Amino acid sequence: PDSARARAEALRAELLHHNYRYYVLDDPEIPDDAYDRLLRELQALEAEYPELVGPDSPTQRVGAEPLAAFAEVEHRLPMLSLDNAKSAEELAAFTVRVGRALGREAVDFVAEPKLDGLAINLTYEDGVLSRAATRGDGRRGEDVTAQVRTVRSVPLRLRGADWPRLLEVRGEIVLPTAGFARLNARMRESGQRTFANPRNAAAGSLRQLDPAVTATRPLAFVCYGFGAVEGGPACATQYEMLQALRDWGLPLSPQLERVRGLDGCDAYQRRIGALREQLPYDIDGVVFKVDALADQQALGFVARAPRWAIAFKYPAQEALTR
Ligand SMILES: Cc1c[n+]2nc(N)[nH]c2nc1OC(C)C
Repeated sequence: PDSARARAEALRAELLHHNYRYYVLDDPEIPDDAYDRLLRELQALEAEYPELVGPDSPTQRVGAEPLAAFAEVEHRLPMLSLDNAKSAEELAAFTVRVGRALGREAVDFVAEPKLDGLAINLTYEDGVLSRAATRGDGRRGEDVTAQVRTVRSVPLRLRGADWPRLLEVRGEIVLPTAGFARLNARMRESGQRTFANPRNAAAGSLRQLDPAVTATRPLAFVCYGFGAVEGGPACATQYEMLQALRDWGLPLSPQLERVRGLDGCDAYQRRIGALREQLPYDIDGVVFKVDALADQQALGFVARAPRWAIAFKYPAQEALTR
């Protein structure tokens, strides 16, 4: 029945838009009960015409039956790790090393907070989320697609139209501090072991074989980069690529900035260091990446850590403040 198909497609597009407004922009256009009414209408249509159900249907966020174990999958491009700088001097040495290798004075960097969560790799094929995997050893990780589909800030389908036919998105799954406190209270009430910190809670919530359990955890996703890309617009810089990811509906860090040279990096790490306690989730540092993609290629990486990026780490937070 074409009218049912058309209505289902219209509902899917509308629900995808409102999900984006609420969970990615934190700026809903309609009240929750209006969203629920649309979702229930789609659920009824899909129940009557099961052939209308697609992988990008918002009714399928908590869909899969629990598997007996996690499958292992290979990332199309390895997920690199990050070298650390633990002092202003080491950060200076990084920017000097990069400037010297590129034969340039002031190099532009993309700067953003380093979230203390679980790194994951999302694969979008023809704009639809087809797979999600943990970082694992960088080459192979665990298939957590069913679990990641329950995270509302991960779009099941990309927005806009000029996205690549194949796109790997890398980012961090976190459990925001407020949600972490609520979760531990719930665990205590039900006599279960509490989590030591939000990072363990995020990992424990994702590596749940039953996606229905993951769906009860208030996880969030913030993306920070990309892996394999086939097709789509040509980007010359990391910043342009991140803006494209934002246009396609992926959540980026609100503190994402472009900074210039050592002074720019140092001012940024001080600013975020002063903000750290106010951020809605734990961070363990800030990350600086050379902005020009050609420069990233020229610098390459050593072992698995790029020469073109550094994580500036803060001292561990007082464990007792939690
Ligand atoms: C491992 C990693 C972790 N993080 N976290 C952020 N924010 N960016 C970022 N980039 C990473 O790696 C790229 C430099 C490849």
